[in-house]
Amino acid sequence: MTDKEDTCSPTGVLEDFFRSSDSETSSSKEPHMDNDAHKNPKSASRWLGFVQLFRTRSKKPLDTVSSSSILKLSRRFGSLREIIAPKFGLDSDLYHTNSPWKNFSLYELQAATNYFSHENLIGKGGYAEVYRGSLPNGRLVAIKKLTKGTSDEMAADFLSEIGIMGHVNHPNTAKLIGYGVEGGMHLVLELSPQGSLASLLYGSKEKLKWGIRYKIALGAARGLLYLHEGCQRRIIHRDIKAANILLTEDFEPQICDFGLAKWLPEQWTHLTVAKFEGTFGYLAPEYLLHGIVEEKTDVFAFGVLLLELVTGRRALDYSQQSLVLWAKPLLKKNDVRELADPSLGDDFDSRQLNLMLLAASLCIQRTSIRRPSMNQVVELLHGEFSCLKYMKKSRMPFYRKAFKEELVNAEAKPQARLD
Ligand SMILES: Nc1ncnc2c1ncn2[C@@H]1O[C@H](COP(=O)(O)OP(=O)(O)OP(=O)(O)O)[C@@H](O)[C@H]1O
Repeated sequence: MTDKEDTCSPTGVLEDFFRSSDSETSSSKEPHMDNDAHKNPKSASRWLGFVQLFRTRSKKPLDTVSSSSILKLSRRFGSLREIIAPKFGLDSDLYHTNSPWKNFSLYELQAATNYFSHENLIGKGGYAEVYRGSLPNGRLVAIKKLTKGTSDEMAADFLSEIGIMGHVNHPNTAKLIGYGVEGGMHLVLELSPQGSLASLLYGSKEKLKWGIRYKIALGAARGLLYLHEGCQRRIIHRDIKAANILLTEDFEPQICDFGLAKWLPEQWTHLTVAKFEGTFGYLAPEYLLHGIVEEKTDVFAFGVLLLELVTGRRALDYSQQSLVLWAKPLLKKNDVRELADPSLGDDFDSRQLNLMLLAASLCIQRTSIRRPSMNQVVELLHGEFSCLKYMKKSRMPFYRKAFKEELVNAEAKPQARLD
């Protein structure tokens, strides 16, 4: 299937959902449904109108999609939270807990960031600038201001991030606080005080300690497992990388940047996208060659992330050398000495490091069906070998040696699970 109908982007799914919701409401055959759209049938078509207008406007050049026109739309159709959150109706926690998405005025955003001053610029991605901010109540926030891309890309990014971040709720995913549409499109997120994993791995003099690297690997794996299996819809992130792993004060990782994320309908095996997006160095072969998107494309990228954590090397270095290509022969030989980040010295837990290398080797396999699911990755990182049969197929003699005892025990268990 292709994404022509766009039923896999949050925007597309929202439209689809509201369209069907509109007809359900008008037929009024389902009195038991109790979300707000049914109490207020107008809200669904209002939001549909919002999305349509947003899209129509966003086809014009960027300067004509002025934030004031978006602001007008937002005023006309109501606050995003009031419309989206009840309409999503998918995550009851989100709806019932007080996680309001505040609609920030430009003045409030300027006041929080000292007029988006350079000193407050804490990150720059391909599409956005991110500023540290402080709200009047003292709460620290990160304000992501969309700056680049065509107007279509900006609108898609904005809606995708709002749609997905408002829907996910897990300790290992970034938290949305609000948004602002005056003077540009802004997302207001909880601040991750330690910045991104990329900034710590590559931009800091102080080397990341082993225990923290392992903690990040486990937490990021849990976050990704949640996106794949723990939400009401399967979410494929599509841009897992060190720059998109934020760290809380105590180095708990949080997956961020849902601008490219897709929802995958339950019955679909995969989605084929025509437009190439993502980050070189993390792209699975089937995505590069055929545009295939599914959980295993994220698993591949996660394998690269594990290699970055172990080796301290970038997914693509300055000479464009691929970490995967560099690491593969060393992984085959289980050359731990060569693979481990030299800055760690002997200061690492070799069992944990071997587990991370084993998981990485499985994740970066060329053939997607050979890669483990994120559930299996989490198990492996914990040192559980219940997916032993799967590993046996992967012909990994050196790891079989490294984990001989565990493998013998796991083999004795009849309930070993397969992918
Ligand atoms: N909540 C946050 N707290 C602290 N820093 C953040 C936060 N959100 C983003 N950043 C910083 O800003 C950088 C860019 O953010 P983000 O990846 O969301 O932007 P982007 O333009 O969408 O990136 P990409 O090029 O990957 O699409 C991050 O790598 C991180 O360093």
